[in-house]
Amino acid sequence: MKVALGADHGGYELKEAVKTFLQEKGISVLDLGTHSTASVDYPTYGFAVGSAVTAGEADLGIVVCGTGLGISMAANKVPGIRAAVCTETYSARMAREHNDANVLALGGRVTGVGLAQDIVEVFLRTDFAGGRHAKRVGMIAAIERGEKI
Ligand SMILES: O=C(CO)[C@H](O)[C@H](O)COP(=O)(O)O
Repeated sequence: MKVALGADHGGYELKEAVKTFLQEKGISVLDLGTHSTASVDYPTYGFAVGSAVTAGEADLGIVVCGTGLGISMAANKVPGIRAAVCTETYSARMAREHNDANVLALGGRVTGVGLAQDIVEVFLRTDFAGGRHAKRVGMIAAIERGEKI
């Protein structure tokens, strides 16, 4: 599995911690920046991670800004991306199981490293359940295509 990572300055430190956590587990990472705490604009990194996932350069993405909110909004503007902000593990599991989320968003100013590691672990090990949820995810895709549902 390969995971694309992206963060702004508010998420840089947590992104680095997540990167180390994944690498220690033998998971490949594609680090799309930022690479310091210097101020940058979170849409750049949400777009980069979303684009890498939809291009097949990574299986899943993890984005981090101060809250996880802005960078998730940016990632969600990439067609095919379903980014979910998670601050606890239940939502991380449901994001994969019910929503087939392909990007996890974390808040570097919200969630500590230990909890973030648990959230990441649950997100990565949970599969999409399909079934009734597949129809609903398909409806999201239809909205994205400009169709009426
Ligand atoms: O959380 C964020 C977006 O949702 C950003 O990290 C945050 O807005 C950056 O703020 P500042 O420029 O004041 O460091």
